Amino acid sequence: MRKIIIAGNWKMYKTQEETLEFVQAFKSKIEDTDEARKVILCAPFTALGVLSKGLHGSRIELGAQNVHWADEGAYTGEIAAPMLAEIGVSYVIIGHSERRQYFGETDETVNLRLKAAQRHGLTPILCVGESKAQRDAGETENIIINQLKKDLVDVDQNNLVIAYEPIWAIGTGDTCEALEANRVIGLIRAQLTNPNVTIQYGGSVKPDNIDEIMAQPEIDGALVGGASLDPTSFARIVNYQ
Ligand SMILES: O=C(CO)COP(=O)(O)O
Repeated sequence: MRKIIIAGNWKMYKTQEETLEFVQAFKSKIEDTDEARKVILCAPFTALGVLSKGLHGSRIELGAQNVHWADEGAYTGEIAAPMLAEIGVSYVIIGHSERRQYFGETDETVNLRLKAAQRHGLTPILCVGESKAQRDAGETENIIINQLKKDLVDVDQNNLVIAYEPIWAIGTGDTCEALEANRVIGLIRAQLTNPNVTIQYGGSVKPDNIDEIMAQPEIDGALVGGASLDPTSFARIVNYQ
């Protein structure tokens, strides 16, 4: 059975104080939602501690936005998987296009990070997706198949979430048509050995398009950036029809 997972990626937003304000408002808004829908908040490292305490007793789970591949070591500025596991983090985004674009993340380092997360019981959310130029050149399928091939070497598909995030749809308001997202996600599923991997769509997901996105048979959830920062808007997304 594929799980439904709605995750917020807060990127580099929210201080601890803003995090607590969000949690107070958000928790009550999703009380009546079907518990089979998993809800995750992927916060900046500095907010994870207060978020962990604030979420105690709720069904909202904690996620990080990156993890290093070594268990410890001389890697200034990095965070290791045991450190995340210790404070109650269960999910971690890996290979987000912003990491690939601005911080030199490659398929090789993405692969190492995926395996490190799994070694410590974290569930990685692997992001894949094509740029506008690649899409216009008819390269979408090739790019995604190639990313998956490299990223998933020796990765356990029983503890994995994938997010299809077309780069041109991130933060632009230019959502991928639901039918097209469904088609690409079907293509991603066809590359996997485990048919039950949860595959999310991400890229300008909003309260007014979530219903159509979640109505698609291949799409098992959403990875939400901007619209996850506001408790009312993220609750509407979690409560999709
Ligand atoms: O990058 C994203 C989630 O990881 C998507 O961001 P937006 O929802 O702001 O487009």
